[in-house]
Amino acid sequence: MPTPDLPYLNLREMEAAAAEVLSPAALAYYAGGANDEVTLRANRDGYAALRLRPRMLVDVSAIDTSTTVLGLPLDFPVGIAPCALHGLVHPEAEVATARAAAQTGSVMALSTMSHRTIEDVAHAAPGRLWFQLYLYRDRSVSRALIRRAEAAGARALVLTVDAPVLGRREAIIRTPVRVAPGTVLPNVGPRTPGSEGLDDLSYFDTLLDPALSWADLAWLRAQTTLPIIVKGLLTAEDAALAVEHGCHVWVSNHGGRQLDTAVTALDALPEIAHAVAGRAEIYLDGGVTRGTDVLKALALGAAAVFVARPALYGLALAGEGGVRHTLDLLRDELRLAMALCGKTRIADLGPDLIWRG
Ligand SMILES: Cc1cc2nc3c(=O)[nH]c(=O)nc-3n(C[C@H](O)[C@H](O)[C@H](O)COP(=O)(O)O)c2cc1C
Ligand SMILES: CCCCCCC(=O)C(=O)O
Repeated sequence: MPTPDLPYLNLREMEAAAAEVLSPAALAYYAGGANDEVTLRANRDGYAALRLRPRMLVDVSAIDTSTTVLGLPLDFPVGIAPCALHGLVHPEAEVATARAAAQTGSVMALSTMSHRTIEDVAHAAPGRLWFQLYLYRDRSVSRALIRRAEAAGARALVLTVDAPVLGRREAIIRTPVRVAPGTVLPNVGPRTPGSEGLDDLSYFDTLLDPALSWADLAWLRAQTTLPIIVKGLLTAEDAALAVEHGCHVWVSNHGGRQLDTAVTALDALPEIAHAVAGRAEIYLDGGVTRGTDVLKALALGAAAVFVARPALYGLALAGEGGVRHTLDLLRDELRLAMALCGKTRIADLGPDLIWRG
């Protein structure tokens, strides 16, 4: 059950409440998308536009939302997507988020751009951590991060490929995001925030490698035996290449923060599922705020979905308990949606659930 002392009935209410407590810069950074935010809106609207075909007269007295991702048992198929800078809104930052993921039987993908160390976060969510990589121009820095993630017990690496350069996020051009002076971002290296005359995101941008290509994926594959998930794919062609490189696929448009007017993950999913054809696992994110959204993504071929902003809003409102509330709401809504669709197990969710018009 959702945390009783939090009054929010759904993720939209949490978003509205978080907007009241976030600083203008944190709100611009978290909530904003790229350019005209067409993709940001479409991510959410796409779920509402897709209609369900429920089956009746099925015994739904017992619903099982459990599943596995990369062999890891999950209580329900929702994880936390990598998000930079949890410390903008809560002193425990990624550690609080990780605890909530562990307590709900979920999984968390920790961003390279975190406030807390890989080791601290792994300790908070034993066995339930993936590590997201932005590849640095200086590969020795990335190699060291991979070794630390392995040693800390991360179960997979998530390579983000849709941000070779930073998207044009006009909200943060107006209200730049800055980490507090003196803050050490453990995976970014020592610096004095603002000393380069850049806002913090533009500074991150200078560290990352815009020349990233499929050859680098082969390099990464050779660096580790951990499963690699390529995050930010939107086409069958790229998904097939990822699988050929021995990787899993994360369908995402980066929450509408990179290429505006890019296709939504939900719309891209069918062609990607067709191309992958069961050879790898597929995950998805972007705009998920309801149990029915989770159900639709799974019906179209995702093994699990991930949420970013909803987790950050929970963190901003009530720390660890707030993130738990976000995840509990999604789990309970998914269970209800499954019952009303006449489906009792995750394995039963398939394309027959989606109305084609
Ligand atoms: C504030 C914020 C920070 C993010 N930081 C990262 C990051 O460090 N690495 C990454 O791969 N994706 C990052 N993302 C993208 C998310 O992982 C995810 O793809 C997207 O936000 C999902 O959409 P949702 O916010 O609608 O759930 C970030 C998103 C937000 C909102
Ligand atoms: C591409 C430069 C850094 C981005 C850091 C965090 C992120 O992914 C985001 O969406 O914000």
